[in-house]
Amino acid sequence: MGKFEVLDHPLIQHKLTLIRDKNMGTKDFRETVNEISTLMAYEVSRDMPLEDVEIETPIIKTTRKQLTGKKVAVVPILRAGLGMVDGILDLIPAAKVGHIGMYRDETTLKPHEYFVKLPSDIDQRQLFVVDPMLATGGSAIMAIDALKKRGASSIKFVCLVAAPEGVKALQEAHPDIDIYTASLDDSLNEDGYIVPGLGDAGDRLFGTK
Ligand SMILES: O=P(O)(O)OC[C@H]1O[C@H](OP(=O)(O)OP(=O)(O)O)[C@H](O)[C@@H]1O
Ligand SMILES: O=c1cc[nH]c(=O)[nH]1
Ligand SMILES: [Mg+2]
Repeated sequence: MGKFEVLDHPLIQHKLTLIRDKNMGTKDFRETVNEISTLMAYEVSRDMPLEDVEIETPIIKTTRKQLTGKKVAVVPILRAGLGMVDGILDLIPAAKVGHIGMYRDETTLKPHEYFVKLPSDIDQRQLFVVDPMLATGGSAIMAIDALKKRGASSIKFVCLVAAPEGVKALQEAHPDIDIYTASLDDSLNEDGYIVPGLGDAGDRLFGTK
C-alpha cells in the first residue's frame, strides 16, 4: 500500500484555514492555494533521491549531493488542479506539465474525462497528480487510470482537502500510489461536497459562480 500523509506543517494548516473562509475572494483564494501548493511540494519531494557528485568550490574539490532519479511532471486535473501548478513549479521549475480534463456530473457525481494532453515521456517521470479536492475519489481514480493506461508508473496524488470516502476509494483502486493531503476532513454531504471543506474549488479559483 502507498503512503497516506496529512501534511500538518503549521504554515500549511494556517493557510488552509484561511481559504476555507467563504468570504475570501478569488484573488486571495488563488494566491493562497498557490502558496499552500509550494509548501506541499516541499514536503512531497522529501524522498527525492540524491547522488554524489564531484564539484570544485573556490577552496577545494569535494563530493556533494545532487538530485538524481526520475524527472518530474505535474499533472493537474482540470479545472481546479490548475490552481496548484504554479506553486509547485516555483520549487520544481524544470517539471513538465500534463493536463487531464475531468468534470463531475452534478447529479450522478460520476466523473467524465474531456481532455488529455501529456508529455511524451510520462512513463519515465515521477508524476505529481494535483487536484485540491478528493471527494468521492471518482475523478482522481479515472485520471490515474488514464495515466497508467499511457504508461505512467510512479504517481503521487496531492490534494488540499480529502474526504475519508475518497481516500478509501482511491487506495482501493490504486494501492500503489502515494496520497498527500493538507487535511482529512469529516465526511461528504448529500450533494457530494466535502464537509467542512471549502466549497467548489474550481468556482472559487476562477470566479465562476
Ligand atoms: O472526488 P470527486 O467526487 O470526483 O470530486 C472531486 C472533483 O470535483 C471537482 O472538480 P469539478 O468536477 O467541480 O470540476 P472543476 O474543477 O472544473 O470545477 C474537484 O476539483 C475534483 O476534480
Ligand atoms: O467539496 C467539493 C467536492 C468536490 N469538488 C469540489 O470542488 N468541492
Ligand atoms: Mg468544480
